[in-house]
Amino acid sequence: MDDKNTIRKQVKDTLSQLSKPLYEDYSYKIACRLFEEEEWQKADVIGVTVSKPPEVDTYQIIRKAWETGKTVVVPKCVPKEKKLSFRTLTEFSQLESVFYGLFEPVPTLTTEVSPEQIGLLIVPGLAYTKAGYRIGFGGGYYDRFLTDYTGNTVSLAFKEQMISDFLVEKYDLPVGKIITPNDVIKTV
Ligand SMILES: Nc1nc2c(c(=O)[nH]1)N(C=O)[C@@H](CNc1ccc(C(=O)N[C@@H](CCC(=O)O)C(=O)O)cc1)CN2
Ligand SMILES: Nc1ncnc2c1ncn2[C@@H]1O[C@H](COP(=O)(O)OP(=O)(O)OP(=O)(O)O)[C@@H](O)[C@H]1O
Repeated sequence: MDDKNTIRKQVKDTLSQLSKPLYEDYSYKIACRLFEEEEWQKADVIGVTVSKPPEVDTYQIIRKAWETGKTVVVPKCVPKEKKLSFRTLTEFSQLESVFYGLFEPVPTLTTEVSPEQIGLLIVPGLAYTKAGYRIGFGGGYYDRFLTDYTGNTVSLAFKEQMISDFLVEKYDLPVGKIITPNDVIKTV
């Protein structure tokens, strides 16, 4: 079994070869599947990251949430404590680039919401197993956040991000569903 860093590198290499048309095709199919899920339809508040390629595109998911009257909240990292603070996003101009080319909400333009208000959390990651365990970018931000988050969780993945196994550590927590272009994988 490979360790997390080896898997991170392999998946990044594979994803870097995905062409723009396929990236768009797969992202659209994943989004359409997500919108069919009950967890999406019944959630009033959606927690989601702002995607950076080659992550599955979330801009179209944010737009759809707005169009259907949902509240969108996006995370701001608190690096000192490795914590996430979710803040409401009502327009893309409320984002700023903070580090690694990731976009975060501008604090003065957005308001914080508490985790209990988030009905559906879309959890980012680089690689996933069928059991719902994930490997992220190594910050441990979501692993920490998920320890006391009790709402629904899903992750979005290209099939190239599905891996057979990795050494699950004590802090790793599974997501409830993984949505790929062709399937919805229930993990529980
Ligand atoms: N689009 C997107 N936004 C996101 C995430 C994501 O996965 N995707 N995150 C998902 O969590 C958070 C940011 N994730 C981060 C992950 C790693 C590091 C970081 O500092 N990495 C160091 C090593 C960290 C360590 O091991 O201590 C590095 O790469 O040098 C920072 C933020 C919130 N926003
Ligand atoms: N709940 C937690 N409490 C304390 N430390 C944690 C917790 N979760 C993860 N960590 C630590 O954070 C570091 C990064 O964890 P890991 O490699 O699993 O991150 P990741 O899953 O890739 O990142 P993310 O959760 O941000 O997507 C590890 O050193 C891990 O031990």
